Amino acid sequence: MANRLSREKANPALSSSVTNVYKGRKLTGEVRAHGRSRLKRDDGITVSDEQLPKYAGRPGRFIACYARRHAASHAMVFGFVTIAVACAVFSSYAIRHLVDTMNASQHGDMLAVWRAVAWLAVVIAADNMSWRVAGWFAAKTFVDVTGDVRRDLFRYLTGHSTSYFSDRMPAALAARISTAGNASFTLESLLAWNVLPPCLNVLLSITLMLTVSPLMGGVIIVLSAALAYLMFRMAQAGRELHATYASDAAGVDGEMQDVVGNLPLVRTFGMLGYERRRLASVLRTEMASRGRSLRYLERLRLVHAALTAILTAGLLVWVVLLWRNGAASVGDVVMVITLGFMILHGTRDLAVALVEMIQHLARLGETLSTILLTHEMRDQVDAVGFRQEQKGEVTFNDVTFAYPGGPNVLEHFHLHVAPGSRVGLVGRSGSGKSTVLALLQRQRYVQGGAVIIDHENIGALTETALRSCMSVVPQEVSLLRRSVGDNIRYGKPEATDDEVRAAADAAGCTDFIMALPEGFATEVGDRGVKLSGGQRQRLAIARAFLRNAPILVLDEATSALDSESEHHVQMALSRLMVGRTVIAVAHRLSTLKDFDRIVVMQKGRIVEDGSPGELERRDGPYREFLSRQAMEIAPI
Ligand SMILES: Nc1ncnc2c1ncn2[C@@H]1O[C@H](COP(=O)(O)OP(=O)(O)OP(=O)(O)O)[C@@H](O)[C@H]1O
Repeated sequence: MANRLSREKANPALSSSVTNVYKGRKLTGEVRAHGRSRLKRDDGITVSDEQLPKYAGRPGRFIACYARRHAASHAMVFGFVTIAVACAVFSSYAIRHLVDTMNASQHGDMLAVWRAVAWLAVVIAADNMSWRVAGWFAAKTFVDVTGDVRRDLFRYLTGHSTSYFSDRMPAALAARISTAGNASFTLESLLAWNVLPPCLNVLLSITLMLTVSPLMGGVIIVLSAALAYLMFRMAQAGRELHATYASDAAGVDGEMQDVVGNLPLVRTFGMLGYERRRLASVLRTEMASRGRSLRYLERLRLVHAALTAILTAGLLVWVVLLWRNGAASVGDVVMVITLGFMILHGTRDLAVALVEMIQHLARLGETLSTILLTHEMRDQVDAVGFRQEQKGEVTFNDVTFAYPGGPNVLEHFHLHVAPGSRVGLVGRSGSGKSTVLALLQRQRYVQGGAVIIDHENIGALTETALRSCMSVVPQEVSLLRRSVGDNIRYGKPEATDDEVRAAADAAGCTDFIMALPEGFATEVGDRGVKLSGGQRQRLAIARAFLRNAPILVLDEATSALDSESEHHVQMALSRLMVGRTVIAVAHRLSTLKDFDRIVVMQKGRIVEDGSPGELERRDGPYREFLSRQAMEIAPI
């Protein structure tokens, strides 16, 4: 409680006297303009994180699962497509009826002829209108599915651990989510407009054909089934080619994003020409695999076209022979010719659409296999929040940890940090300081022992509880490409404008923010490029003021700054540290001089532990570090 009170005292963003801080000054509304997030509290989960991994590499089942969530509207789309196709097929029946009626009446019974005309007109109208109704429903239904897919994949992707992202290109992963959304839309559209209609066409056409000649119908059924099987097997055999193309295409996206994201570096080293040549080579590989994939499809279409042409020619000869023998009317001949073409076109369209679907399924499959890997870190099923008031007590109890495939970085590591105390971690590069901070933030799990915060093992805490108890000010501050106000508010989304302004004041940001073209509403640019390192650092401190967490983690917070910026940031940090437990890694030892304790690490072990004064007097590694740094900064 005492801690909280002192934190609040030191943190104007929290005190109820914000109005006094501003002495009644009327706020400009700049903060409000880009204001508080009024996002709906709608997580909109369609498929849970537990269910999603089982769809890795199973794109067909994945899409089917999402389509089922909109079963009624999908039924409307496919129902009206079915009606439209049925009408199209029956129009050939109606044409036969009209031809035969005209033949029979020979200008006598015009009423029967007009009735046949009316039937044909109604069937054609129903055909056209049904397509439009299906299109209307699809415009909402298929788009809804893309929304569900992208929202779930984004949620799942962002649940991966830090190490998942460090092994991959984050921007390319985001692009893959868009690819998945587009693929789901294309697949559903292909199914509705390019696969279902020819399937129905062929089936209904064969059914009508059976009415003319059961034998002819039977033969066509057998031949169509054989053709479909052949096409399917050929399409299956080309899957590898399409999958290679999908992975090469994703690789091109990744390469381009990597270079564009690092353009300043590329320019600094004069490597633009090299990168362009490198991309050209990656593109050549992708184009070659795309060419192989498409040529395979063309071969498949060629086989299909040849076979269906032979089949249709045989059909025509057969029905003409039937007519010559008096077994078929002129109308029958017309109908069989129409249906024959429908079957020909139907199976050809089907083959093309199926092959296209296979390509898109391959792209979606590639994305799902990448994103839907099982989360390495996830809340335990019985994860809890803090059961007591958070004071900020931190204990590393007998912790052992190694990076995958590496030796132990920490072995039986013990560290107790009392609530409200300030501890600085120092040591040579590679001694394990950053690893201690990573374990405290649960970026990785310990292999032995436990990290305990306020009597709770952090492994058993919910992500929300863990994040709410600490603020982190790193060396490289991350800012979103949003306004200054929005970036500060990230520490507490529900913060009022007054709280945001007060936090900015406390962090010493207000002067430079007000000098920006649009004050708090100024957009900070990609990752905050429009601000200096020191300004970004102070925004991070303002964010931490708003968060008001009992534990403050400083990871080389001032290392990259010049001495003037460091002075401003140090002042802001001093205010932020009041009443909090602080664990800081710092190379510049002067930044730790007011700390309660310094812990010196060597090869994952604590080799010295005491107040800065004590360690300075003791002949040990800390004094050695101090004298080395004193020499480094001594005037020549
Ligand atoms: N992601 C990683 N994968 C594998 N090994 C790692 C990883 N990060 C750190 N290590 C190894 O763990 C050991 C401790 O590294 P750590 O970054 O914790 O040291 P540090 O004291 O913070 O160093 P520095 O002061 O240079 O940041 C080193 O041997 C390092 O090579």
